Amino acid sequence: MLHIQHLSRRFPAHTAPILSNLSLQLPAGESASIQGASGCGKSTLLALIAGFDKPDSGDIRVDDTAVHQLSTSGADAFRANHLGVIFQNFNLLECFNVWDNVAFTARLKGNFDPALQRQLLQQLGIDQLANNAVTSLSGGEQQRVAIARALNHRPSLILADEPTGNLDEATSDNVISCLFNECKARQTTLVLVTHSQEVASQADHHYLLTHGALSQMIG
Ligand SMILES: Nc1ncnc2c1ncn2[C@@H]1O[C@H](COP(=O)(O)OP(=O)(O)OP(=O)(O)O)[C@@H](O)[C@H]1O
Repeated sequence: MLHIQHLSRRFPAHTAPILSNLSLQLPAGESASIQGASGCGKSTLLALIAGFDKPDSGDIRVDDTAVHQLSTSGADAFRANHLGVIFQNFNLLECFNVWDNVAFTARLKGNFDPALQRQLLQQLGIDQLANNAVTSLSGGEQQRVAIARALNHRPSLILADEPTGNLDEATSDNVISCLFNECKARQTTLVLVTHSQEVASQADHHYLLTHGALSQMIG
């Protein structure tokens, strides 16, 4: 469950706040897509939900956690336990191969399931790469490793920022189906930022971010 109320964030270089009195309620297991013009604040919103940044005012709650009140170490622990993050810089661990990168958070959490991981790698079309170094992968392959890692530890919330940005159309369709289906099957809440109307329309709820606030789009 994600519950955001009256969220505001201003940066010194901007006269108007990037996010202004923004609210969003998303029940557990449901998905929301967020679209909006470049620079309107979509990644800023995800960074606040993930606890990487602090709002000037407002509340962000994920299940029972008040994310806006967490300390730096509290935010680290929150992300490891509750959050799957698929951001534009994939943050893969270069010293590990694909298999160990995908397993990393699940092993830390103690819910590593090799059969589930094998299935995820197959669904995402990267099972042949399991033993490869992540530094040898293309951008699209690295993106799929980041998606597999986010799903693999069964978080309650996944935040995805342009998760198909590096993928061709056929691979993108496959990866997006996998992401939506896996989230639905496990009651994982999903917030997905995308410029693609086709990807956005697959979410349960579609929002447009303009002038710092979200408006719901129909259809
Ligand atoms: N930490 C920061 N310090 C100062 N300004 C920032 C910071 N983070 C974001 N901004 C500014 O806030 C605005 C919104 O940025 P953000 O990355 O959230 O946009 P976006 O909607 O995700 O854009 P895009 O679709 O191009 O990725 C930009 O003008 C950006 O420069």
